[in-house]
Amino acid sequence: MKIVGLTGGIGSGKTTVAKMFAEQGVPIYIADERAREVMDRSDIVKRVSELFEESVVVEGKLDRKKIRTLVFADKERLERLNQIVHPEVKADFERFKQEHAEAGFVIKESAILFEQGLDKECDYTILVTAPEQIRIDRVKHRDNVSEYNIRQIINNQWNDMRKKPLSDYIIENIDRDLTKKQVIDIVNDINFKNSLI
Ligand SMILES: CC(C)(COP(=O)(O)OP(=O)(O)OC[C@H]1O[C@@H](n2cnc3c(N)ncnc32)[C@H](O)[C@@H]1O)[C@@H](O)C(=O)NCCC(=O)NCCS
Ligand SMILES: Nc1ncnc2c1ncn2[C@@H]1O[C@H](COP(=O)(O)OP(=O)(O)OP(=O)(O)O)[C@@H](O)[C@H]1O
Repeated sequence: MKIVGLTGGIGSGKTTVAKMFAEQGVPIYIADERAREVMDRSDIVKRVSELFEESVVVEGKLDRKKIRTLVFADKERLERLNQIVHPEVKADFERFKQEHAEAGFVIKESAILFEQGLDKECDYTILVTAPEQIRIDRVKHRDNVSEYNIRQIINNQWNDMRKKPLSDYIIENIDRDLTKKQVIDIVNDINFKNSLI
């Protein structure tokens, strides 16, 4: 089974694109969503809450909006949060791989695939792109957060210029129909490469 990493900056449309792969029958692993589940566990709630002087727990759950404003303004704190969450997500992905051992390939979607060196564990990588202002407008609309907050997150991610040379495929996600066509081409290309092995 091949592992295909799918990444892109905030609001590029990674999750939207991953779901298009799922429509083509490809198993998808969405790291953000799995990280959310991991962070609901009481042992993780406790460890994460210890990173902050102020309370970040509401009714036994982590207050994600509050943590979001705290960590993206403080690289050291973000790194410590990453150190708690990422090993758990890694273990969770190992289980996912075992569940889908029969698949020709699976998609692993992560916002920070290259930043965390996870591309080294992938057979191919796909980068999803869109102009920055479009990405910001999408996220403002989706999450109801300020442009300032979104720009803080962008500052904690690599820019596309750095990611493009490392990517095997690049999907420009502006028009949904054109994006879907690119997804189908990539599925065919990877299946073809797999058939040669
Ligand atoms: C800070 C948190 C609580 C904010 O949660 P919230 O539900 O508000 O937002 P969400 O998880 O959708 O993240 C918002 C955007 O930030 C970006 N982002 C998330 N984590 C990171 C990170 N560690 N580094 C850089 N960008 C990140 C993504 O583009 C994401 O879309 C959450 O992002 C988090 O716990 N991040 C650290 C763990 C992590 O790396 N998760 C993602 C991959 S495993
Ligand atoms: N081609 C498109 N046209 C219009 N809206 C889009 C398009 N692609 C995605 N969107 C919308 O933009 C928003 C962001 O998309 P999505 O959540 O897939 O991005 P993402 O890269 O996974 O974001 P994040 O890094 O925050 O997880 C969503 O509300 C989605 O419905």
